[in-house]
Amino acid sequence: MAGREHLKNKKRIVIKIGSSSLTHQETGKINLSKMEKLVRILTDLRNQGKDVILVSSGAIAVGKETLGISNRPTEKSVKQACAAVGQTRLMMVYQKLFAEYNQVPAQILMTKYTMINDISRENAQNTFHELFEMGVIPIVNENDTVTTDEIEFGDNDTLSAIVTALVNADLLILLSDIDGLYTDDPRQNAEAVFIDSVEHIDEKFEGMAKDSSTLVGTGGMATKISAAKIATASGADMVIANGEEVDIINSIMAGEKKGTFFLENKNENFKLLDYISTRQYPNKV
Ligand SMILES: Nc1ncnc2c1ncn2[C@@H]1O[C@H](COP(=O)(O)OP(=O)(O)O)[C@@H](O)[C@H]1O
Ligand SMILES: N[C@@H](CCC(=O)OP(=O)(O)O)C(=O)O
Repeated sequence: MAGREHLKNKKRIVIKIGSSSLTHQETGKINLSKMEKLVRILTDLRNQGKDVILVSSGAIAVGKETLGISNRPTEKSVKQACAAVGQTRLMMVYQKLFAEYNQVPAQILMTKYTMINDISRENAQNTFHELFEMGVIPIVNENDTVTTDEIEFGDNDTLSAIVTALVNADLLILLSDIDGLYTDDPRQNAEAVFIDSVEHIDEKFEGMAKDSSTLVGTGGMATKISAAKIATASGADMVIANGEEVDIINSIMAGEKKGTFFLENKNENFKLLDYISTRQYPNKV
């Protein structure tokens, strides 16, 4: 398989950071120094002339901690209330950190409706393109407070891949709390072996990817593989890497062998709607 030298030339990059990477494992509180480094690296990519989108999870995790809720909430209304509190807190921190580098961020909250509805999807796409022209870094999350079981993406891995396809990005980086894809969940199976790169996603790889076994993560590796299918079919390369040290973004962009690399596999007939489950809305499509 081809090396990763070509990653140096990527022009439009979507970077997703998970809740587990944005919060301290022991306390659940925001990891400020990590966010600070992340913001500096994203601004520097922008300074190199690249278009950058950050898909940031963490609203529920940060809101839960702010409200003093110690267990992982299961009730939807509690999760949505946590998201409402956490999203604004997250954005306050991002805003402050980006301001230090004179970089303007923007917030884009999306739901499946945004994607299913032709006008909303086009509006979102136009907004992204306008923001790129303006040199702004959009920060995306699911609009958790208005989603329902039927219309939620539920995980930001899928959302980030959909955004990658929507804006024709050429690289998606998923930062997680693990080095990449293993043959099994290494937290459950000590024999699991690291996979360096994937040229073609098939059932073998899908079978390896299990759910999350951490307290704050959603979706685990399973949703990251679904994301890889969407991103690579849309024509983007994808890397799953450990967000413990966010400098890893620079290493990936320099073409170094970090994380698991998924080679783009452009489907000339790619249609975004084919990748968004609309089964719950027989009247809407
Ligand atoms: N095959 C696998 N390889 C690596 N990690 C796996 C695998 N299957 C399940 N996982 C789990 O997925 C987790 C990462 O997903 P998740 O907890 O949702 O994090 P994030 O918040 O970064 O999205 C890992 O910590 C690991 O426990
Ligand atoms: N939209 C939710 C995050 C959902 C999600 O995918 O979480 P994660 O597995 O931490 O990336 C939030 O902001 O809390």
